[in-house]
Amino acid sequence: MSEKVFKEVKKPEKISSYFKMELPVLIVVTISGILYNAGIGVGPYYEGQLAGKLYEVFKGYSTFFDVLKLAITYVVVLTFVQGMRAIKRYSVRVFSNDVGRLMRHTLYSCLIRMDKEKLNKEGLGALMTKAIADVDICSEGMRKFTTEVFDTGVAMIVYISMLLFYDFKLTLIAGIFTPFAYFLANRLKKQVVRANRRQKMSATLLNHKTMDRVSNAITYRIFGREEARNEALEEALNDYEKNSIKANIFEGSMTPLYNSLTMAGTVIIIYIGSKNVAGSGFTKWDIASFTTYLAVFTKFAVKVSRAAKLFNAIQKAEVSWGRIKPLMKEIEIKKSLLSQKEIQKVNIEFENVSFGHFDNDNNFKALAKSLSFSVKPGQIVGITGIVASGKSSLGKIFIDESCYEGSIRINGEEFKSLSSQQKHEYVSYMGHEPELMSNSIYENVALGDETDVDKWLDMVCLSEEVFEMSDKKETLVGDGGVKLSGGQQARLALARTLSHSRSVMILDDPFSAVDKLTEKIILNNIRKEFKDRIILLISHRLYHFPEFDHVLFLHDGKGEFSNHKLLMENFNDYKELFDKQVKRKDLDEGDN
Ligand SMILES: Nc1ncnc2c1ncn2[C@@H]1O[C@H](COP(=O)(O)OP(=O)(O)OP(=O)(O)O)[C@@H](O)[C@H]1O
Repeated sequence: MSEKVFKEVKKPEKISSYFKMELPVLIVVTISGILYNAGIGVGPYYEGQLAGKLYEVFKGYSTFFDVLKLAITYVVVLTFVQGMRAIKRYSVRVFSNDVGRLMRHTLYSCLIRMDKEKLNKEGLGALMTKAIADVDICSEGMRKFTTEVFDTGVAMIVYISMLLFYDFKLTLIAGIFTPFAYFLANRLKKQVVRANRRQKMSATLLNHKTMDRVSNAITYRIFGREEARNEALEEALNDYEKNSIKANIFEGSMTPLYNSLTMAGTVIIIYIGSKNVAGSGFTKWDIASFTTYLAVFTKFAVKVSRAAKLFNAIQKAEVSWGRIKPLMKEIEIKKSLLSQKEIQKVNIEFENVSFGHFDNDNNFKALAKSLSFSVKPGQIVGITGIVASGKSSLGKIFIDESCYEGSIRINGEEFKSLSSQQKHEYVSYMGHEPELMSNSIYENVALGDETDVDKWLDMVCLSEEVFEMSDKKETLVGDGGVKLSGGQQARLALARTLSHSRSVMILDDPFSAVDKLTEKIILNNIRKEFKDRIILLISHRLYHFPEFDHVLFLHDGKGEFSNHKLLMENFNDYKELFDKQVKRKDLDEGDN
C-alpha cells in the first residue's frame, strides 16, 4: 500500500494557494494547452485546403496523390494536436483531484479541531456534508476554469484572429449576433435561476414527506392514516415533477438559443462568402478560404455557448468558496507540540482521590474514595471492577468528563491546573464508543495529521482486512463506521488512538469486540511499541491481568490498588471474577 502524504496548504483561505501548490501540474497543463489550442485552427485550415485540392483535382490542376499527401499530413498534425489535448485533459483532472483532496483535507483538519461548543451548535455532520459538497463544487469550478481558459479562451482568440485574417469586415458583420445572444441569455438566466430554485424547494419538500412516510409508516398504518399520507406524498411528487420539467426546459434551452442566434451569422457568411469567391465581395477568396472560414465560424459559435457555461461554473464555485473560506481561515490548526519521538516519560500520582459526577442539584457524587497510588513510565495498570463501579468514569477524569477531589499529579503538576492543550499533550484516550467519522479508513486514523497509517493498522491486526477492501485505506466507513463490523470499528478506533498516543494512554475496553487471540497479539504489539508509556487499561476481561504491573479493582465505593497475585489472595470478589473468566476460557478452548 502506498503511503499518502498530505502537503500542508499555507494560507488555506486564499484560492491562489491551491493553484501555487499544484504548480508542476499547471505547467504541464499550460504547455499542452498552448500546443493544443495553437493547433486548433489546423482542422479548419486543412479542411479548407482539402476542399480546395479536390476542386483542383476536378479541374485537372492537381492529382489524387496530392490530395492523399495533404490528407496524411492532416492526420499526423491532428494526431499530435489531439495528443496534446489528451495530456492537457489528464493533467487538468489530476489538478482538480489534487485540489479537491487538499481542500477536503484542510477543511477536515480544521473542522475536527473546531471548538466543541461551536461544533455541537452547528452539528459536525451537517457542517461536513455542506462543506464537502462546497469543496467539490469549488474544485470542479477550478477544473472548468483551468480547462476553459485554454479550450474556450485561447481557442476563441485563435478563431477570432483567423476570422479577422480571412475577412475583417465580414467577421464584424457576422459577429454582431454574438453580443445579442449574450444579452438574451442573460435575461433568460433569471428565469433559469428561479425555475431551479423552485425545483430545489419542491425536492426538499418531497424528501421531508418521503422521510416522514417511511419513518412513521407503522404509526400511520396503526392509526389508519396511510391513505391521507399517500395522497400528500403523491401531491409532493407531482409538484416536484412539474418543477423539474420546467427547470430542465429552461436550462436546456440556453445552449441551443446561444447556438442558433450565433449561427444566424452563417446566413451572412454564405451570402457574402460566395461573393468573395466570385470576386465581388469584401475580399478575394478561393474555395479553400471559404470552407475554412465557414468551419472556423461554426466552431467559434459553439465556443461562445460554452463560454456561458464557464461563467456559470465559476459563479457557482465563487458562492461555494465564499461559504468554506471562513472555515479554512477561522480555525488555527493547533499541532501537538510533541512528536512521537519526543513523548516525555511521566509519573502519575493519585493522592486521596475521590472521583465521580455532579448530580442534577450540583452535588458531587463519589463513585470511589480514598485512592492513593502512583504509576511509573512503562507500567500497565489493569482497571476492573464490578458493574457500574466507576471504571469508565475513572478514565474519563483525564478527558474532563468526570470530576475528582484530592490530588492527581502528572510529573508533579496538578492535573486540574493544566490547560486543555497540556492535558492533550499528556494523555490519549479511547472510549467505549469507536466514534468513527463518515470518512475513509485513512482519515479515521490520521485525523488530518501525517502518519504512517499502515503501521497502526498492522498493530491492531486490521491491515489484511483493509487490503481486502475495494478501496483499501480510501474505503469509506459510512456514518459512524456502519460499513465495518463491530470488531473492525473497535480496532480502527484503537489504531487512531495509538497513532496519536501520548505519555499516558487510557484504553477503555479496547478489546471488547475482538477475539482472544487477536487481543493477545494486539496487546503484545502495544507493549512492544509503547515501552515508556503509562497505560491504564480498563477492562471486563481479565485474561491478561496477571501480566500487568498493577491492578486497580473498584468495588463498593472503594478501589484496591495492588497486583493480580495479591488481589487473588486477598479479595474474593476479584478472585471470583477472574476464576469465572478463566473457566469460561478453558471451556471455550475445549470447544475448539
Ligand atoms: N456523566 C455522568 N453523570 C452522572 N452520572 C454518571 C455519568 N456517567 C456515568 N455516571 C454514573 O456513574 C456510574 C458508574 O458509571 P461508569 O460507566 O463509570 O461505570 P463502569 O464501571 O464503567 O460500568 P460498566 O461496568 O457498565 O462498564 C453509573 O451509575 C453511571 O450511571
